[in-house]
Amino acid sequence: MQTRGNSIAFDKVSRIYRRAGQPNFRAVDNVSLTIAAGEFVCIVGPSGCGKSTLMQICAGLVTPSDGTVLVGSTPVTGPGADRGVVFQQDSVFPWMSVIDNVEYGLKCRGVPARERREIAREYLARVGLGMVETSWPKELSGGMRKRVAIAGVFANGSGVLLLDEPFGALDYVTRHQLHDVLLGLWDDGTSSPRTILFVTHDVDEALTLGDRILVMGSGRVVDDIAVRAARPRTPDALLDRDMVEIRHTLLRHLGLEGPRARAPELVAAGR
Ligand SMILES: Nc1ncnc2c1ncn2[C@@H]1O[C@H](COP(=O)(O)OP(=O)(O)OP(=O)(O)O)[C@@H](O)[C@H]1O
Repeated sequence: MQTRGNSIAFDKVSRIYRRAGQPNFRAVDNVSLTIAAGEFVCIVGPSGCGKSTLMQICAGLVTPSDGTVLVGSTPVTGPGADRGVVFQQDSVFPWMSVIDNVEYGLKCRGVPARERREIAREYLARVGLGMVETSWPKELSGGMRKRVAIAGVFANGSGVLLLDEPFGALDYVTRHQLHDVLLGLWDDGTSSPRTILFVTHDVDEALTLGDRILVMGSGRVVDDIAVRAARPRTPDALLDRDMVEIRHTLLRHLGLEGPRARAPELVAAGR
């Protein structure tokens, strides 16, 4: 199935939460941002800075207090098949077999049984799970369940994929394997890539995956960094001078480098 990515445009988007007895809180604060069709954009930032809220606004799961989001030329007014979502928690239905999970979105859109089975099989094969299509999710490892979820969102043909820390709970090796799976599906050389927004806490994951890394802080986008390194980006590629510089910039934004990250006795001594 050929699916093209869609652009995303956030225009002055805010989300205010009212909390009893406290001032209103701006989880997302006046964000304006354009993401080109087919871009792979990672979002990093400290815990609580608004990353998930921004993603959920784009997914149509949270309504903005102000502003608008366009996917292509269509305003976001709620969830839709044009946007596929995978979160950190298991994004599969435990009561459905693996292949039924992958077919689910297609079934909801009324794709005929034979066609959707063919598409689901294709994507299961592409994520390396062709042999377990009749298994139940509980029979799979966490990494395999993630593959099922990813096969499902790609099979459903969404032009925009919103992935919120999808690999956060996985071990190092599985995470790297899934990077390859995801990048292979994203840019398979047969059609223009889908657009991906990917939230991560892992700076190296952002450097490995993104064309562009957005840094959020206190509800705003505080930096927007292009990553021009060629793909595939092996661990060695991350040692390249430009990549090391970007990593330093990201770590500084996260408060892990600079005065705050130094040992207090060194800071006190002015070193
Ligand atoms: N429904 C809600 N009601 C009140 N406050 C909320 C609600 N949802 C989120 N918030 C607050 O908005 C802020 C941003 O939350 P969000 O989940 O977007 O952050 P995040 O950057 O994704 O954090 P993390 O990296 O820890 O997942 C947090 O301070 C959170 O407590």
